Amino acid sequence: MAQLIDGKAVAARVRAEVKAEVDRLKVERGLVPGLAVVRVGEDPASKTYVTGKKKAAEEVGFHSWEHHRDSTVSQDELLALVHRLNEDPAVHGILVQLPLPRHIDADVIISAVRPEKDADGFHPMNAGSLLLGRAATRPCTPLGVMRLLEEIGCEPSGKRAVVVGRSNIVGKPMALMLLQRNATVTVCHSKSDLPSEVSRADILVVAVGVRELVKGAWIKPGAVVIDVGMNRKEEDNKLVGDVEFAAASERASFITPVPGGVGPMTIAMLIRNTLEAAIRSLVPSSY
Ligand SMILES: Nc1nc(=O)c2c([nH]1)NC[C@@H]1CN(c3ccc(C(=O)N[C@@H](CCC(=O)O)C(=O)O)cc3)C=[N+]21
Repeated sequence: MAQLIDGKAVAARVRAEVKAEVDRLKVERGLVPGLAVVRVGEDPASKTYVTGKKKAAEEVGFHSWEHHRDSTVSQDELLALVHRLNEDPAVHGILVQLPLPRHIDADVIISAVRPEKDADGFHPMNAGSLLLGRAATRPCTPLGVMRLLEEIGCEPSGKRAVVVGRSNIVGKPMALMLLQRNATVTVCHSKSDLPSEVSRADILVVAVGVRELVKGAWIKPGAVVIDVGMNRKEEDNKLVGDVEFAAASERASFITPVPGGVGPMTIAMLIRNTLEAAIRSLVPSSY
């Protein structure tokens, strides 16, 4: 039976590390990190996530602000808000909660966030820096996955890593981070022969958003399985991942549960990214 990877516990530890640094920054530099979250419309899931992010920010001693706009807000109004947050010295991290309404071009909004304040690591400058192997703010979810691998003593170097999903926010940056750590990386998508690719994975990361897409029988015995999927079951409103959890647990060496795996790590890494942005703001030339 696979060992469970307790993302909730690791995330709590990451937040505690951040809190200790925040306390020190306050005393030594008089600096309080600030996170501004922008939310548009009334998507209930977004509301829950944003509440979780604000709660985590406050718990570690950040200033945090939620800027909520009606779903009818214009792109220009949203841009003006982002520009104002860019200029606000108390704001070190900016997060624009996705998805945005259809009449707003998310790429334009994300590109408007100053790269130094891009807490999500979604700005093209940060994405490009990651690609080039330079210092960058990296996307929170894959960053959280790398931390979970570290926690279980899983060294990617020389291993076959298979990433299922090629989104800009999880799959692609995940593949780049594993590559940076010298894994042999395969990226799968809807045209891939999934059973055969998955069966070769020593490290498997699945981020598609299709309930139980990856069957337990495909998993290589001893593999480390990271399930980024979060699918709400209509029957009972419970969360399930992209991996057939029970069957995969019989073959994997380690596996993340859903919930309680990657999700809490995403928020913890957002908090980390904001702390790092605040520290960088003390040395303007450091970015
Ligand atoms: N600009 C932007 N940045 C994001 O990081 C971002 C976003 N937009 N839009 C939506 C997604 C989703 N996301 C989650 C974060 C934490 C949990 C999380 O903590 N999940 C808990 C369970 C939550 C529950 O029970 O509903 C868990 O997996 O244990 C889930 C989802 C961040 N996102």
